Amino acid sequence: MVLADLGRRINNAVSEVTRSNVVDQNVVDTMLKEISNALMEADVDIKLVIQLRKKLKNKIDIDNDNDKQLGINKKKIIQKAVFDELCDLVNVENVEIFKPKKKQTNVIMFVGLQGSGKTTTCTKLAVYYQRRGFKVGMVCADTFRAGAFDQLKQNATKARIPYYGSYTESDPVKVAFDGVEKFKKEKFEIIIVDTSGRHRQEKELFKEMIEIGEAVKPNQTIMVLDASIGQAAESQANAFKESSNFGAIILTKMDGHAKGGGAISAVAASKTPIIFIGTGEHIHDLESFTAKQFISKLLGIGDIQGLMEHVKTLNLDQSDSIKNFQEGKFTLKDLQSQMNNILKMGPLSKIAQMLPGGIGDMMNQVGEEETSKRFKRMICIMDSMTKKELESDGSLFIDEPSRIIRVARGSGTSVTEVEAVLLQRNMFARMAQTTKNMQNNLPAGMGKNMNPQNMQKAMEQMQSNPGMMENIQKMMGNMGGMGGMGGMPGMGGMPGMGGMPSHQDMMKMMKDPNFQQMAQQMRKQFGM
Ligand SMILES: Nc1nc2c(ncn2[C@@H]2O[C@H](COP(=O)(O)OP(=O)(O)OP(=O)(O)O)[C@@H](O)[C@H]2O)c(=O)[nH]1
Repeated sequence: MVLADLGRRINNAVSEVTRSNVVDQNVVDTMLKEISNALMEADVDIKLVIQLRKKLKNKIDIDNDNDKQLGINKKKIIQKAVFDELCDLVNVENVEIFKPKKKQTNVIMFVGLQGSGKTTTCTKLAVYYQRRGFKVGMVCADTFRAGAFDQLKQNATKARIPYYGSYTESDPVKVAFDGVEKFKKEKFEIIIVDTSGRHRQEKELFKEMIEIGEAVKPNQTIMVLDASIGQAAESQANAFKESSNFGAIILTKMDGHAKGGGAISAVAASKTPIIFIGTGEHIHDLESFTAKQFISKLLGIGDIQGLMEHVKTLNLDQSDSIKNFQEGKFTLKDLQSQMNNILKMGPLSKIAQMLPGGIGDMMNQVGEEETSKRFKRMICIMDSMTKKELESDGSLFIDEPSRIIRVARGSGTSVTEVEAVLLQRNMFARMAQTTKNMQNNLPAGMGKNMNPQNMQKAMEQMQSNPGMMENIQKMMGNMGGMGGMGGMPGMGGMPGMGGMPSHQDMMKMMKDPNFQQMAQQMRKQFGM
């Protein structure tokens, strides 16, 4: 994604400042110039870039000689100023965003240009709400495009979302009304109405869109915009606003080569909040959009809030594993349930993108499909073990090696693969032991009391300390082939990602001066 380059460039520009011994006007000007160039190349509107540069310059006042001595403070102020201004760039203030309520009907109507990704996004949003416990149905009010109903039907069936549409009725207003009424009677909580794509010039279709709106009385109207239309997004948004008065925007195809900066800034200027972005063709490729989260991710600080939100919706099976892990134990069954959790989480590269420290980039080097295939084989191996074996530490196999051959045969794999599973468990167990030993030295939220809430708090505190994040990034860089996410059972645990952190890796990490510096900062941050 082009925006990843933007994030990298802005990060580098800010890092140059933090690396400089003295922060003077020259250093700041160079940074501002590089940030402005990067934004313009990502297609952000030039007026907005000039404005941002002016505001940053005012915030970062270098005149005071004393300030030059306060290097660390100054650097923090600069980092925060850049972060805040970037957030402002994509933020729309004072607009209340609709939140559907449970146990009542919420009608959401979709509008947008042809081919912008409406139908795909309707399904993504339906899945999003279904995972959050809503009863969701979809209505196809596109009687204009041949095959539109079939497409919605296909998407809905795949996602197991009830749908409504008609092959015979040609009046979209009637279909929309009937569909919404039907779902209302059946006590559906969210009814998503997909309308046909239209073009700015097509007055008739705009009239029809208004009529559909009057018939179904949506609680929220969402406009779907293709990110690749760049700065034209604003005029498109304005044209639709006159007829449908939509209250929110979903920007699609942010995964492509589109310079999303254009659409984002144009939309922000139209004072309508972007609520989600589409990041792929898969039904789970929908990410909620808030300025802070988006900029954090853009700058590689990670999106812990997004990750936590995602994890919360998955009903991961983790209670026993966490307890065991904290006690320094790790059975084969724990390994199996963690692997199942990972597969439930969706595309691994997406998850990795939400983690700080450039882990996403590292993970992208590992083949997604290959990893998932490998996990499934490992799960299959463990399915072929007896209950006693599963709940053990694997040492039973040393006493009875013929069982390895039996398990391999039973799971249709090889002896080497079964041995690899046992080895993987050993590595996890070693990490569990290390974690247990380290626990007393970790801040609340990351040690004994580790739970999603505490962990989120700890991560947020870490995020607000750019120096610490930078050390984590450096450290991850130094770790190279560590495979990054190894052993985080609370979040799914990520064994086998191109090599788990071995004991040597862990030792190497502990000795890394960046790690030591980070640990010191953490102790300070958490008052330990
Ligand atoms: N890469 C990528 N492709 C997307 C995304 N959202 C939608 N698409 C693709 O865009 C194409 C058009 O999507 P549709 O959902 O059919 O678009 P539509 O707006 O309903 O089209 P009309 O019914 O003609 O108005 C499809 O090939 C989708 O798979 C996204 O976020 N990323």
